[in-house]
Amino acid sequence: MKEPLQDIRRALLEADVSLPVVRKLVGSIAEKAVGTGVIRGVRPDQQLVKVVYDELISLMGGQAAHIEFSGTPPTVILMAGLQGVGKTTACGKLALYMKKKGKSCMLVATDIYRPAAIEQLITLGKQVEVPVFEAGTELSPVEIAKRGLKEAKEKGTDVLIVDTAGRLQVDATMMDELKQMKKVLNPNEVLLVVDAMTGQEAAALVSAFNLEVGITGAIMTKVDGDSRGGAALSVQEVSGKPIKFVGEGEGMNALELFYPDRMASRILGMGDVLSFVEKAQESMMKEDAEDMQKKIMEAKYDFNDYLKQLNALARMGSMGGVLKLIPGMNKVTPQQIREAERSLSIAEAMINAMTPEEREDPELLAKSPVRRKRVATESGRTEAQVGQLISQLYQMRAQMKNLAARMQDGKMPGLEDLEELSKGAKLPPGTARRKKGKSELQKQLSAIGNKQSAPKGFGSKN
Ligand SMILES: Nc1nc2c(ncn2[C@@H]2O[C@H](COP(=O)(O)OP(=O)(O)OP(=O)(O)O)[C@@H](O)[C@H]2O)c(=O)[nH]1
Repeated sequence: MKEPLQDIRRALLEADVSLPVVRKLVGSIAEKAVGTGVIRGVRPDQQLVKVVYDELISLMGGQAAHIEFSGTPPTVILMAGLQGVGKTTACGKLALYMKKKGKSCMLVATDIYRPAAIEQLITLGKQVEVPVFEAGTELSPVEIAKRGLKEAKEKGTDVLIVDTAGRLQVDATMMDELKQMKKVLNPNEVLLVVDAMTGQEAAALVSAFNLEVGITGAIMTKVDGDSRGGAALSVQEVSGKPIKFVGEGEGMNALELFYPDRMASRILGMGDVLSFVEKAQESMMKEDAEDMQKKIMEAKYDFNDYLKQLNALARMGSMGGVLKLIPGMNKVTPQQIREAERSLSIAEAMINAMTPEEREDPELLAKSPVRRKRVATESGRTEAQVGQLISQLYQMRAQMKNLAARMQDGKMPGLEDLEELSKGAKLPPGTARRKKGKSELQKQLSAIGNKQSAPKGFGSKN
């Protein structure tokens, strides 16, 4: 586990997760990973990534956290954060979000130090068609907030969102102001707006706001940028409060609930491996795998197994999805993927047209042109294609024997073998089966098999 744990450590640090959090995480992961049952069809190091992923999700609160609405309106949301993090934008986005939820909403502009900020909120309010309460720059922010609340109560507004002044850095005046506002507003939510690009400094920032003012959650903005989002872990870690929303762009629609699983996969930057492991978990039933292993050993692989395998692939997503999940396969062209998908469905149609006996005993078809013709007619394919499918099955049986021999030598078949086998379904209509040289797809698949030791296929012991 040493090497994969190093990779994970690196991924976390690159994602700007703070060092103490990384240390803690890697320690607890090492503990958890030992004794975790190994899933068939998945490499242990890939499975380790999944353990980390699950741990990250639980560190970020597990589930999406929602806004706490007040029993008696208005629900008051006080927004806090440094200058330029996207606080005012987030106010507009949140107002639109509430509107879409069927809640009436009002915004309050209290940034008396920057008239431009008040103007910005008024513009955003117009854009999302939500009224903005403002009182110029003469009154104190606390007084404006008080009046805004009064007006919201009078109008029976459901949600009141109070924008506040930011500073370039954490400073005492800003904190005092926020504390006073909190006192007069008694808000249901105090949401700290954090820029995802803040990186490791997020920990200190969140900690300061939480200690001074007390927050109920955070909104992480600019996750559409380059940052890998490690700051998200710090928020929960230092404050124990969840991120409730993420901002994913400048537009008013670009606000989403925060889903810890999405962020975890972003932080790890190993999304492909993760989805592969998850899909393999779902679709590669243990029994199926054991059954298949037995068949491989006995070289009794028949059309039923073939179909089962096709279905397993289908359950793992479309062929395109599966291919893309294999590290390094991103270069496969959409046309190649479409071809592979079509070939799979052609083979499936032919197998479905076979009788149960024919599926179990391919000899019956091999010997009888009448049977082959019937299968061709029923599946809407040519006799030549049925013939090709049958010889593919025999080829696969031969490969199975090789595999069995390799397994007895202690070598486990890999996903590349699964792919190689699934190519039994690769029957471009009317074309000769034996092409000179390998197709691009085949070349890529075997290149990956050699270079990257792709995930183990079913039938492997580990
Ligand atoms: N790409 C991207 N840009 C964002 C996002 N949220 C805000 N911005 C941009 O970030 C800049 C600053 O946003 P503001 O909302 O003005 O920041 P603020 O925190 O209110 O700043 P002050 O009013 O100065 O306190 C603006 O140009 C926004 O368009 C986001 O989620 N993604």
